Amino acid sequence: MAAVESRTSEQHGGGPVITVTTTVPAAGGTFVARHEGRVVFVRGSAPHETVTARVIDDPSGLDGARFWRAETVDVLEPSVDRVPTVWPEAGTDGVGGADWAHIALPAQRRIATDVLRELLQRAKVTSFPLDDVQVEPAPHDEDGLGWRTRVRLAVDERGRVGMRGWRSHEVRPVGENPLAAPAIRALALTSWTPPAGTEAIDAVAPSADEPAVVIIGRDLDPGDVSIPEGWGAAHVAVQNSSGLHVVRGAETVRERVGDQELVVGVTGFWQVHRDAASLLADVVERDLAARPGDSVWDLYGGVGLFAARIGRTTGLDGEVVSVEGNKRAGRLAQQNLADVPGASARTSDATDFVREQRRGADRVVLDPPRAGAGAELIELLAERVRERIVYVSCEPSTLARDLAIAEQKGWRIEDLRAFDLYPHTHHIETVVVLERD
Ligand SMILES: C[S@@+](CC[C@H](N)C(=O)[O-])C[C@H]1O[C@@H](n2cnc3c(N)ncnc32)[C@H](O)[C@@H]1O
Repeated sequence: MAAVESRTSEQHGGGPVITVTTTVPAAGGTFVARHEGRVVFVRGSAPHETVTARVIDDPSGLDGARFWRAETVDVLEPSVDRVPTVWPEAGTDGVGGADWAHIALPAQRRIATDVLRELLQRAKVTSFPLDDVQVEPAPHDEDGLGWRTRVRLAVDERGRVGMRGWRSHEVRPVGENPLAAPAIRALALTSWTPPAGTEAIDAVAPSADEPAVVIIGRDLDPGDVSIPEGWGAAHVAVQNSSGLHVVRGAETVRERVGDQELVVGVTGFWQVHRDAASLLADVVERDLAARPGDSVWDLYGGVGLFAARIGRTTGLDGEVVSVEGNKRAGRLAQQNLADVPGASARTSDATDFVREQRRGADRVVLDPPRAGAGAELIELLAERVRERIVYVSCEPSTLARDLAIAEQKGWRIEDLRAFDLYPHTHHIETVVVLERD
């Protein structure tokens, strides 16, 4: 038996333990195996290895189920891609989003490439050669460590700080997260004792100023927080049932992207990998290829990352509208775009906004959450965009679905690049350029 540390969450204790041999990867970071004629999706495994795995589905429904889901318990014959995990304390289920930490980094990218190709093929996306699909590392990312600029920690009822197990309420002591940015690790949050009533802690390592810590708990009193010396000049806030309360510093941090600086909320969305914002802004700027005078929509715009960059090209004669559903992010987008010629920010649902815009736009960038854009928005864009659509996606399955719809509506894929912006996890980021066929 291979000496691989394994742990099964208490939550999943009920299912049978089976011995299976995995084959190819499946969406969601699992690997396909067969047991007594049934497909089993095995988490915590790797391609072509024999493992014992605990079935995690409701035991009462197993007989009639088409497939089972299972979690690796022990590795009997390891995959050639298996390496000692970069985060042993996280266990085999990759607590806190490190579900591929036991797979060699180049193999992670090869496997993610296979999954992306498979998803595009299954969705019947035909306008881009699958052989040209390749997941690339982020520039300068040698080991896939220290990249995470946003980390959420869980706190149990006894005040111990850790991370939640996968699909579990159990809080595990995990040590400092090796994927987290050095500024987050330096806060040593997993050995800190938070005030009573803390439910979670968010840590943020912005590129341009001090880190931030947000202490979350419905009934927390901001007056109860004493800030450890080791946190230096970190921003500190409390999020309780009445909202966000600054204890020290500010409720926003500054992020540097190339030669621009943007203001981002300590609790709002920002690209997680330390290099993602710059990389994606560069790729989107080039791929969108906007010209002076163009009208551009930046849908799901967050605090205006892409609009801030594109506005420099389109200039005063052009128009860039950043459209964001979250009010707080929409307000920050307004602030970030105040000095960008021709740029403005709207707080609106992306689909509602496009439905109202009968004049259309020359070019559009969209960067939806994992659920993707969906049929209605893609169909509206297919009608109303004159030149180019750049689709930035963090979820390949919904991207493939949306690309197939765009192809049916007369658009084709001009370029597709995929980036490993979440090393040691199965997640990837994809940027697709669409043009009229
Ligand atoms: C993946 S983030 C991208 C943000 C931005 N492009 C960036 O890179 O910083 C998705 C954003 O879409 C926003 N969002 C989610 N659903 C939305 C909707 N239906 N309409 C508009 N924005 C939405 C979220 O609040 C979030 O800011």
